Amino acid sequence: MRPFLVNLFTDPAILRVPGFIRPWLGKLIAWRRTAPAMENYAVLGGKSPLLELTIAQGEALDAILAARDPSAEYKSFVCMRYWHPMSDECARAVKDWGAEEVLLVPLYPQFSTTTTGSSIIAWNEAAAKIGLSLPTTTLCCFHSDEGFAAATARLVRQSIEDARNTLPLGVPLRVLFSAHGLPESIVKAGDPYQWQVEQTVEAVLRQLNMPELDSVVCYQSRVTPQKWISPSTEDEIERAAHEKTAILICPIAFVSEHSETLVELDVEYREEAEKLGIPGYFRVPAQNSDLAFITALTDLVLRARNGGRALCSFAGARQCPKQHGDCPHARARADAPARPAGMPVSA
Ligand SMILES: C=CC1=C(C)c2cc3[nH]c(cc4nc(cc5[nH]c(cc1n2)c(C)c5CCC(=O)O)C(CCC(=O)O)=C4C)c(C)c3C=C
Ligand SMILES: [Fe+2]
Ligand SMILES: [Fe+2]
Repeated sequence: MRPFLVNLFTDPAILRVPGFIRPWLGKLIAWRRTAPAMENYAVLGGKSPLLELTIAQGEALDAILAARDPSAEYKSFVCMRYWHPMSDECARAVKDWGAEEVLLVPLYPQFSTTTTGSSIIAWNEAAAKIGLSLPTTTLCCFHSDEGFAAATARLVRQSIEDARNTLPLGVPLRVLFSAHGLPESIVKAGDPYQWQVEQTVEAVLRQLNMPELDSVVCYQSRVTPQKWISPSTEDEIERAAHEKTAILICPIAFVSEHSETLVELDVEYREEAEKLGIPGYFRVPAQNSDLAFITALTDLVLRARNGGRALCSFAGARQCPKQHGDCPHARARADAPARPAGMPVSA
């Protein structure tokens, strides 16, 4: 656990302090985080299911790609950011396989400098180190992709039906779209993540087409003592409990089950909600290898190979928006209505 956390907290994209302090401070924070993190993973039997679920997503993607485009040979390689298989192992496997072209597909729907941006930097460094120099396209994000939004909306709709069938008549239900949080300073420095999360929620709500639905966007998993973006999922749970409203939590920034859904949402927040007397607590499952989600991912991959209209070729710098001159996401951002006063500016 500790080497994983050291890798995480010594990443300059995560710990934004001068370079000479980072190794020391990163190790100190990792040291302090080890015990609570171990407790979380203990609930899952001592390990995260994330790698297995990601491998399964890659295999499902390969199967649909093979059926949809027999003119090319596709193979997914899984790459994790802070534990094995990491970029260097993955780049070597890609080279050994004899790939002629690379498409980097983040499994973070929304771009953040702390996640996708950091992963692209790690990939570029690893590929350069082993002399892997292939035509490479990068999918920066798919926050508003209609296929992704439709697949997510289908899961939300099913969970709403299940919740309504369980709840006594007359108990109101609110959907909490819960995204991973981020320190506010990172968003203020230009990280487009929060804006993209809001875009995802709007796209999912459009697909749901339930104008009467009560919903809110909130942010979970605060890790450091700085000010993180708000409202927090915990505060929204408390508000719902006081308003005698049942909640359905939809993880909106993860596409796989892992500790932050299976432990934080399913155990910790649930316990807190029940203590506060919430009339109902439900959760939308993550996409994992859901067929509609993998089909949406397949469409994104094929569009990338056939001209890349839905993609941007993000080169790997920290400030995503400044790199996206001709990116449809950047254009959508420019067209977005002004944010309400007082809201942090994300892009
Ligand atoms: C300052 C610290 C962190 C930031 C910022 C952060 C952003 C961020 N993370 C995810 C998704 C995941 N994070 C996961 C694990 C994890 N993340 C942090 C810290 C920050 N994340 C820590 C310390 C850990 C380790 C677990 C823990 O100590 O609680 C994981 C993997 C979980 C698993 O089951 O293995 C994911 C996935 C996003 C989407 C994000 C910001 C956009
Ligand atoms: Fe994280
Ligand atoms: Fe983009």
